[in-house]
Amino acid sequence: MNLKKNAAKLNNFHSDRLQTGTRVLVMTAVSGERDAVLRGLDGDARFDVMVAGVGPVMAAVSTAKVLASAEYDLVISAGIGGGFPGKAEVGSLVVANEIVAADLGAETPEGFCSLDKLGFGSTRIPVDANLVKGVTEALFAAGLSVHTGPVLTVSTVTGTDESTAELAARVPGAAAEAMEGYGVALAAQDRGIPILEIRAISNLVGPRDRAAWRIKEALDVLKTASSVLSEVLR
Ligand SMILES: O=C(O)c1cccc(C(=O)CC[C@H]2O[C@@H](n3cnc4c(=O)[nH]cnc43)[C@H](O)[C@@H]2O)c1
Repeated sequence: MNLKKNAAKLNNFHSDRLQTGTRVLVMTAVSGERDAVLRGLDGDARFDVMVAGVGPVMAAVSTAKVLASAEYDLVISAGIGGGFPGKAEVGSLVVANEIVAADLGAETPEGFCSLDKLGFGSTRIPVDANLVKGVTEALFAAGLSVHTGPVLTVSTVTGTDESTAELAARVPGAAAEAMEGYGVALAAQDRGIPILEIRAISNLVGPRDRAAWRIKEALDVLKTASSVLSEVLR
């Protein structure tokens, strides 16, 4: 299989199989996330799992560096993330159908103006719909609570109700936020490689309460999701 050529076939992940030699790159932000993914993959040699660092810039630089030295058929940005209230609960998973640099733009007296509106490029990277559908169905079949929707990439973790509401209005349907997806996706897009972003929800987006983050639970969900990915991409 070639994900680039045969994305439509991924609609039926359970019967399709990747061709021998397919390589998948998983970019995480920190070692705890990498280790959770590795536990789930259980030695699946088709996957390389890397620590990119925190934030979109580190993610883009790290991903671009890896992609310059090896060939991959799919790149996945994976880790924990914040769920938008009413869209993704703590302990659930979000599969991005769009990866959005939600704070890339300019503040104006009339409000936020995105890079797109400024005419400097695109803040939105689409994800192949068949890939999203196939992966989401497999995760659901494995008993996980899974949602799809835009996943926002932010440079500053949202910490107030006001900012949460503003982001939700800026990107209708926003399901989760994290800090790396857009950087990873931009590097993959630059090389024409399909991208996925998967976030295990450790906290709700809103007033900052780091003590309430359920990191261990989210990492356990990330591990389970990774074992499903290993199965589904077999
Ligand atoms: O302390 C630990 O053991 C630990 C283990 C794994 C991950 C962490 C992190 O702090 C990772 C930072 C990472 O988390 C993403 N994230 C999570 N929630 C949010 C959020 O509400 N808004 C934005 N980003 C979030 C983010 O991608 C960071 O890279 C700690």
